[in-house]
Amino acid sequence: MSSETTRSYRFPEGFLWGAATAAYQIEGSSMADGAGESIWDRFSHTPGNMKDGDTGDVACDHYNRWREDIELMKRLNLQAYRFSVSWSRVIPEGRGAINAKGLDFYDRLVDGLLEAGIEPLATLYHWDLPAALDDRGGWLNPDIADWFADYGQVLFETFKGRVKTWGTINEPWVIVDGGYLHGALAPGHRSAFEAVIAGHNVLRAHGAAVKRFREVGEGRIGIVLNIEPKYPASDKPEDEAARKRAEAQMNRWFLDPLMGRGYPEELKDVYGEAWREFPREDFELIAEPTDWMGLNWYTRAVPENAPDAWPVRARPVKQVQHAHTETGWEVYPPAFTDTLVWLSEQTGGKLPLMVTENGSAWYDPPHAIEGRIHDPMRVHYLQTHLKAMHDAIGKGVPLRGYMAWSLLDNLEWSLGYSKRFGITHVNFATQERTIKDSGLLYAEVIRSHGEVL
Ligand SMILES: OC[C@H]1NNC[C@@H](O)[C@@H]1O
Ligand SMILES: [Ca+2]
Repeated sequence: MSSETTRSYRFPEGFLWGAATAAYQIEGSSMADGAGESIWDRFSHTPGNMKDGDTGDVACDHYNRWREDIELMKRLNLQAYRFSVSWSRVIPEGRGAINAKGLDFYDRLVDGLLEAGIEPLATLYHWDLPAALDDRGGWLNPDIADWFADYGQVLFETFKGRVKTWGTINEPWVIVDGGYLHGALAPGHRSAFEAVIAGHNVLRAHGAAVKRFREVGEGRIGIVLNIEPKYPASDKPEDEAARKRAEAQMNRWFLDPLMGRGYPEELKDVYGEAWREFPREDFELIAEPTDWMGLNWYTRAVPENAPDAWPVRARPVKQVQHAHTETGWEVYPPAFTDTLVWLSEQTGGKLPLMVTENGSAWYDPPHAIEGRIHDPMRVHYLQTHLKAMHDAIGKGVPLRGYMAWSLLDNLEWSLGYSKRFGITHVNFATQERTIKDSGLLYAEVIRSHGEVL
């Protein structure tokens, strides 16, 4: 009998189990009740941007079905629910007048969650910038730090005493690399000069919101980062240099300044003439101390030197020895353990961490068969990654919870509805929800505190 088979995967008392979503990916009704246009309304309605011409106009119709979705969360035994607030629903122009009906949606949602005994974890910004702010430069305009803090203040005051855990910004790297460097995401720009400025303003806006939270808020505030660990492709010096550039550009660009270390040196090499220095006081604002940090984790990369791969000059080597998900991501659970250990070291070993997203996209049937959706690959991904997370806790990582991505199949941004990440299946023709086998397993994991693993 190997120790493996007898080991318990019981999680610590108080470990918080939940699931995550984001406004534009699930809500639909994106212009209803006085809501303003967001950059994703514009981007998704621009021909050529979205797979199959999909948009978030309807999505999972969560704006109308939120009560049934809370019932779904109860059937999944969820203790928490991570969602994002649509800035342009609450403040249609992004600054100034508040749209009471937009705020009311989140008010009812939060009260419904609390009545269900489910802890709300709210993200201020999950990519859907008010279009009116983009018209003023959006993340390229330094004023956005104040616009964002003002928006945060509306939420901190409205939900004081009800929402206790806040995330400022979801995945700064994706916002900037996707929206300003490579252009695959809204607002679809492709400029290293813009990416450097947008990245800095995203960080400044985070800091401004944390400062404002200290003045008017109550509870805990943090940021949510995507980290994809970069493993060596070989022991050749040029591959190690490429690995370090890739690690700096994705995993350190935002983490290091947040932790008071300033930008990693490698970014000057990556961005060349597009790189610039910034005022010292910005870095004090950016490093405003936070109460927790979220990690969104999916996969690892094994980058090799690639002089033609602009601007990082690194390209991932396909790891053909392991399975890959529908989004082309290698399934490699040990890297999840490694990243959790690395992140706790990078944040001083004491800052409470939470896995704010983890999951996998696989081909699922378009509708249930005999009331079931069998998703063995997602079951396997979930089992192996929860065990990897348990290993990290065993190594002393101060990990407080896990939010499965995602509660529902939803709009996977420019990939449309073609990529299904849900532990609950959505039949987009009927909006019928069916808990998948992975969701049934997750409910058992939560009930048994992990013992079922
Ligand atoms: O790609 C899967 C997820 N990754 N993090 C941000 C979410 O909005 C994505 O759907
Ligand atoms: Ca909208």
